[in-house]
Amino acid sequence: MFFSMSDRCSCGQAVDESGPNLAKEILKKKLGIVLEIKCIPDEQKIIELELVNGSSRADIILTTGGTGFSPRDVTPEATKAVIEREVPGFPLAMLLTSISKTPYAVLSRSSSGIRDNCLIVNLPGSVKGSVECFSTISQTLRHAVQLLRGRNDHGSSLTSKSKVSTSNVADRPRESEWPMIPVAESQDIVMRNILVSTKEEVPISLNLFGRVVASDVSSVDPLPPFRASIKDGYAVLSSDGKGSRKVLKSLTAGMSAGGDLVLSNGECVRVNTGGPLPTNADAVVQVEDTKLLKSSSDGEEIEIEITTAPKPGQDIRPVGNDIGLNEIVLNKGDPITPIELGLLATIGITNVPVFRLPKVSVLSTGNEVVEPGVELRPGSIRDSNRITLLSLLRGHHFPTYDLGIAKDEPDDLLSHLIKGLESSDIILTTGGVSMGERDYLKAVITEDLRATIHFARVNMKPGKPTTFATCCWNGKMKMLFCLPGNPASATVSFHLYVLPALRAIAGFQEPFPKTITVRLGFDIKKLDVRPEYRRVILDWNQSDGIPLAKTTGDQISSRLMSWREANCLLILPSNTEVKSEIKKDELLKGLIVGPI
Ligand SMILES: Nc1nc2c(c(=O)[nH]1)N[C@H]1C(S)=C(S)[C@@H](COP(=O)(O)OP(=O)(O)OC[C@H]3O[C@@H](n4cnc5c(N)ncnc54)[C@H](O)[C@@H]3O)O[C@H]1N2
Ligand code: MOO
Ligand SMILES: [Mg+2]
Repeated sequence: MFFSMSDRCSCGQAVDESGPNLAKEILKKKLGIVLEIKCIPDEQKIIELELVNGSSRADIILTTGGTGFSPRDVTPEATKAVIEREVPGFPLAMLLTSISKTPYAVLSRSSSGIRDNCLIVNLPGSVKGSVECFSTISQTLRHAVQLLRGRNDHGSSLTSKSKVSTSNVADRPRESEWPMIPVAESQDIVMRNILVSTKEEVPISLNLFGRVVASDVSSVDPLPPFRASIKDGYAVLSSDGKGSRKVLKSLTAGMSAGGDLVLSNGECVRVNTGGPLPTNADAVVQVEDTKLLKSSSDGEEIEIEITTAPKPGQDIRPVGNDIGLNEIVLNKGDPITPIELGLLATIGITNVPVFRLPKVSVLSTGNEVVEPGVELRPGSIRDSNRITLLSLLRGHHFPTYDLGIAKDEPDDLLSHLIKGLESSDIILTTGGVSMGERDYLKAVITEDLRATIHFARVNMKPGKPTTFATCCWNGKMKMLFCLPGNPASATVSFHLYVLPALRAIAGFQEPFPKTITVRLGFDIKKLDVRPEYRRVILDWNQSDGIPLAKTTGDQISSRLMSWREANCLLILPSNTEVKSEIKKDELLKGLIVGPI
C-alpha cells in the first residue's frame, strides 16, 4: 500500500509520480500485490487516520513525501504517533545509501515502525530518492512480513482446548457488533485477501481438466508431423496430368513416412487419409476420381486411370498445417476445457504449467445436525449443506477434504478447524454465525485461531451472516468462509464469495458469475429490505432472445427446494419508498450460476 503525502497532489494541482512508480517496482520485483495507492494532504491527523486504517489491511505501508524540514512535512510525526514499535534500521539503511550520493541526505527525517503487524516505512517524496531508498530496503521486506505474520502464527503450538467462554449468556450482545456492509464491498474485501496463485507442472492427464494455464504453451512437434494425405486415394505427380498410373505400393496410416519412396513419371502410391506420402508426390487423387485398369490374380491393384487432372498440392496437408512447430497453442490464463486438453495432448509436451488449485475443507456445525440417512431424533436435522458444498466444489474441480460435523461447542469446533487448517488452504463452514447463544464460531476463529475477521454481516438476502476471515497457520495464509447454516443461504454465499475467490486463486481471469439481462416471469409483490438474490430458472425459448426468469417458489432461506433446477440468481433491489414491488416482464440483472 502506498501513501504519497503532498498537499499539491491531493488537491489535484500536481500528479503523484512516486507512489505509482514504486508500485511498478513492487510488481516488477514480484514482491507482492499493491492494495492501494493514495495521495493524502500534509495533515498529521489525516495521515494518522489513513495509516491506522491501512495497517489493518496491508502487510506494508510505504509513504512517500513529507519527511523534510518544511513546517508541513509531518509524515514522520504521524507515523510515530501510530506505530506500536519503532524499526530504526530502515531509516538508517536508507540514510547510509543516500549519504554516499549526496550530503543533503542527512536532512531526511524518515521514520519506520510496526502497527497491527503492518510495517510502515517513510520514503522521500522525489521519484529518484524514493526508488533509491526503496531499493536499499526491498530485499528485506519479504522476510519482515513473514516475521510479522509469524506473530499471529501459532499453528504448531495450538491445542484443541478453546479459550472461548460458554457461560453468561445473559451478557451476550443484543446487537451484532459487526457492521452490515454492501455485497460489492464484501466481495472486494475477499478479492483483496485471496491466497497468492502459485504454479505447478502437471503431466498430460485428465487431472488438467478445469485448470488454468499458468504460462504460454508452445508446440514441440508440428501437426501433422509429416506431409499427410487428406483423402483415401493415390499419391501422384501432378505434372503427369490425367491418365493411367502404375500402382507401386500402399502407404497406409501408421507406416513410417514415405520419405524413402520416390515416384517416377506415370507411377502412383496408394495412400490413406492422414497417412504419409512419397517425398516427391505433390498431389493426392481421391479413389472416386480413378478407375481400375488392371489387377493381379491375388487382388492387388496394378494400374489405375486418373479421370480428372490433379492440381499441385491437391488434398495434401503440409507439415505443421494445423499446428506449427513452436506455435503458441495456449496462452497464460486460458482455462483447460476438453478441446484444450486435446491440443495439449497432441503437441509433444509432457507437463503443463498450470495454477495450483487450492484445497478446500468443508465443515458442518450444529448440535442438531446429523449425517444423511440416519433416523432423526427429536430436534435433529440431516446435514444437507456439506454434501451440497462438497459436490459444488467437485463440479468445479477443486480438491476437497470432508471435515464432518462439529458440535456447537468451542472445543469441538476448534479441533475440527485445526484439522481443516492442517489439511487444506481454505475452510468452508456452515452454521453458527448468527446471534444464537451457541453461535461460537466467530469467537473460536478470532480468540483461538487469532484469525482476522474481515466482515461478518452483509446486506443481502439470503446470506446476511456470511463471515470471511483469514489467518496464518504454520507460516501459510488460510482463508475461512463461515457461511450461514440455512441451506439456501449457504449456497447463495458460495456462489457470491467462495467460488469467485477459488476461481481467482486457480487463475481464472473472470472469476465472478456472468451477469445477464433477464425478463421477470412473475410479479414480486413486496421487495425485501435487503437486496435479494432470488433463485430462478431461465427459459431461453423467447422470441426476443431475452431469457424469462421463472420462479422456484418460496424463497425462505431454509428451503433448499428454492434451488431446484435454478441456474440464475436474480438480483433484486432493496425495498424503498419509491419502489416496493416489481411487475412481471420488467428487465432485471441476473447471475448465471448453473448450466443454461
Ligand atoms: N437474532 C437473530 N437471529 C438470526 C439472525 C439475526 O440477524 N438475528 N439472522 C438469521 C439469518 S439471516 C440466518 S441466515 C441464520 C443463520 O444462522 P447460523 O449461521 O447461525 O446457522 P444456525 O443457526 O446454526 O442454523 C440455521 C438453520 O440452518 C440449519 N442448518 C444448519 N446446518 C445445517 C446443515 N449442515 N444442513 C442443513 N441444515 C442446516 C439449522 O438447523 C437451522 O435451521 O440465522 C438467522 N437468525
Ligand atoms: O440472510 Mo439469512 O441467509 O436470510 O436466512
Ligand atoms: Mg444460529
